[in-house]
Amino acid sequence: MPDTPAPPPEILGDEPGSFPRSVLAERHPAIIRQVRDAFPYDPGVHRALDALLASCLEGVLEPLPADAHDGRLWRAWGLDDWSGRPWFDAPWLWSESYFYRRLLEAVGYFGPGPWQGIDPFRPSKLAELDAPETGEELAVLDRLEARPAEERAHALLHGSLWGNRADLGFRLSDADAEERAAVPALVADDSETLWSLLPAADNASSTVCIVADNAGRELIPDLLLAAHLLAHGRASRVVLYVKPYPYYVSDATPADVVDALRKLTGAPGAAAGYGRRLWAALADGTLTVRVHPFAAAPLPFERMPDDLRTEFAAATLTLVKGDLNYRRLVGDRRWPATTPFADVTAHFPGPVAALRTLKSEVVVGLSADTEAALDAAEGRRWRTGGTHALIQVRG
Ligand SMILES: O=P(O)(O)OC[C@@]1(O)O[C@H](CO)[C@@H](O)[C@@H]1O
Repeated sequence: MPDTPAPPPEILGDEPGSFPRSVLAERHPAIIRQVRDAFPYDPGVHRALDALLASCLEGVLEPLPADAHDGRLWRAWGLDDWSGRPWFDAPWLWSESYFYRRLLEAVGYFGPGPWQGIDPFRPSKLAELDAPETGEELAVLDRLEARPAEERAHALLHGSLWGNRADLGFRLSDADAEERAAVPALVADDSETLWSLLPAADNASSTVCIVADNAGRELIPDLLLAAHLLAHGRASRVVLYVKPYPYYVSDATPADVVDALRKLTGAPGAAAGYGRRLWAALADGTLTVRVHPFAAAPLPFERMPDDLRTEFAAATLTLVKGDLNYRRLVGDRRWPATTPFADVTAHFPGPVAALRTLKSEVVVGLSADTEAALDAAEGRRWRTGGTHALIQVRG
């Protein structure tokens, strides 16, 4: 058998001056401050947040309380290996995920008590849904209705890809802008392969899984894309995977799906029609919302449990959204950017497509020319700035 080369090292949070270290040392304390101000928490919550802040800044990873409902799960995910050690020493993916678990513990999310089930990030999620920009993006759907199905599909795929970073209006009114830029915003585009994996019309049964990322202005276009796939027979069933609890500030939970649907059904024009169709699809089971504990696990998808593996294996295509899910899909490692996407996603149990704006260092599947052009134009900024995106597919 040929020797398989060892994968490159995992990204840790320990490198001075690095983006991961700044997330642990600066972003997490800022999130604690934001959460503290979001609700009239009682003194017990304030004390727990003080303790978490101290632990983040100079302390070590503490174990979960002995009676934690998910203690067994976290031990299986490696808690015993990392507890007692500095936050910066653990794989970055591991320490970030554990931070959100500890934050929810501190604000009493897991109860019992008055704060049980209260999403500490809900005020910012709702503010985003109510922002005028959200309404403006939805209004674009009225113009989109008149366009041919193929153009609509393209706009909705790109709306989902760019989430809150570029609106559907931009995709519609200036579809060629990416190609004109010195270095294209889209650094890899396998969208043709993506569409080729779905049946052309409703003469075949096809399940599309969408592993969602953020709520609000990313989840709405994800739902619009789901509605389009169902309406045009590109999928006979869509399964939307969301997080079991608030995570990475804005990640979508079931409550956020409901908020997004209510936003759509209450909007003027074509958006309300999308909302009603999605509502009906949930009622008849052609759209399903799925929550699995592994969605908030600190581990790569390569280590997904068997039940999830079986679900994705049965899907016609799984769309994996966003930066964090990309890190989990390809492995949060120092891959050379030209490593083939198909190689590092060979573990995934079925056809898979990544739709991601680039917000962390990890990237694979680029041509050497693209990497060189990006480096020459921007140094390393293109990797983390969120100004570039990719659509990568393994059929
Ligand atoms: O998954 P998303 O929402 O696209 O991005 C998540 C993110 O903001 O969080 C991490 C830093 O904390 C990075 O992976 C990435 O920049």
